[in-house]
Amino acid sequence: MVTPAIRTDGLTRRYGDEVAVSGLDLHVDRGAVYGFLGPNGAGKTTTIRMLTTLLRPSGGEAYVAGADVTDRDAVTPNIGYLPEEPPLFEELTAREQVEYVAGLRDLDPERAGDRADRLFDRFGLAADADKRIGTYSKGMKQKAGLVQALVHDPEVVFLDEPTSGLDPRAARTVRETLDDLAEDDVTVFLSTHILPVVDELADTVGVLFDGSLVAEGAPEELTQRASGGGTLEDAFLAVTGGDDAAGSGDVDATDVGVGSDPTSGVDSGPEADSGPEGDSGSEVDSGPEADS
Ligand SMILES: Nc1ncnc2c1ncn2[C@@H]1O[C@H](COP(=O)(O)OP(=O)(O)OP(=O)(O)O)[C@@H](O)[C@H]1O
Repeated sequence: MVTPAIRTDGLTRRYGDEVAVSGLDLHVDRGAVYGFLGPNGAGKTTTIRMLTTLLRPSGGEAYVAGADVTDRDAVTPNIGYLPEEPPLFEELTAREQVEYVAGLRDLDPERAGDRADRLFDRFGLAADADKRIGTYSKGMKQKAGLVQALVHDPEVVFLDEPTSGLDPRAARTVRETLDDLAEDDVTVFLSTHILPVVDELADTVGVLFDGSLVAEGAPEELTQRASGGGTLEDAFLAVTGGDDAAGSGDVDATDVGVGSDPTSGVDSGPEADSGPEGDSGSEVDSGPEADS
């Protein structure tokens, strides 16, 4: 059996008494684009931070590219992560930044340099790659962050709002790149509020609400089941409690849910209480990808 790119089993994260992610069961095939949706505060970033080893789960299990997320050294060589705010040193040029990250990852400098050049070209950043990041626009920083996330040719990439701040042409380049990555069997885990991007790219969409997965399926399946053929936005609103924009076939969230009771499993993790945030040992060492 082929190992899935991402598998979680009852993955749970608490911040003190608050359950941010609750008994999450995910299965993402290799080479798939998984669109991870949910309203503000649903637990998307918390999930991604657990999957990228930056935050220790309070309960349950998670494996990324076959490695346990509690084993940071086994996971990080195989993943790339573009957080909402890419961790970049403003005083470096994009090329220096990528060289720095390639060095931390122990990559062969020449190969990493070639790959970075191709990525700079691809994202239209080649002419500015030797300018200081401090002079970049938000979109240029986003592109530099993407190059940094992809320079080691990862098996699984996690992207939090990758097209935010990009002009339409750059956003299209990013969408095309994600498509190309999936063609190359790279798995893309994409969190965004821009639903047309998910609709266009994702093979599977998962909708997180209040820490639980309340719907999952192909975009067209979700829209069909939730809104009788409306838009993904209609489906999203239907399963996350909004009803004003849901289409004529508006249905209860359970009709498109992942189980008979999508809010069950509030406490499925083995740990009773992970303690308050900031507890020593609660946060995993953030390493080069977390903060600049
Ligand atoms: N460091 C923290 N300490 C305490 N609570 C936190 C912390 N980080 C997140 N939370 C809480 O966990 C819940 C999930 O937050 P998270 O950032 O994962 O949501 P999100 O789906 O990524 O939201 P958004 O779409 O707004 O980025 C929220 O209630 C948030 O307040």
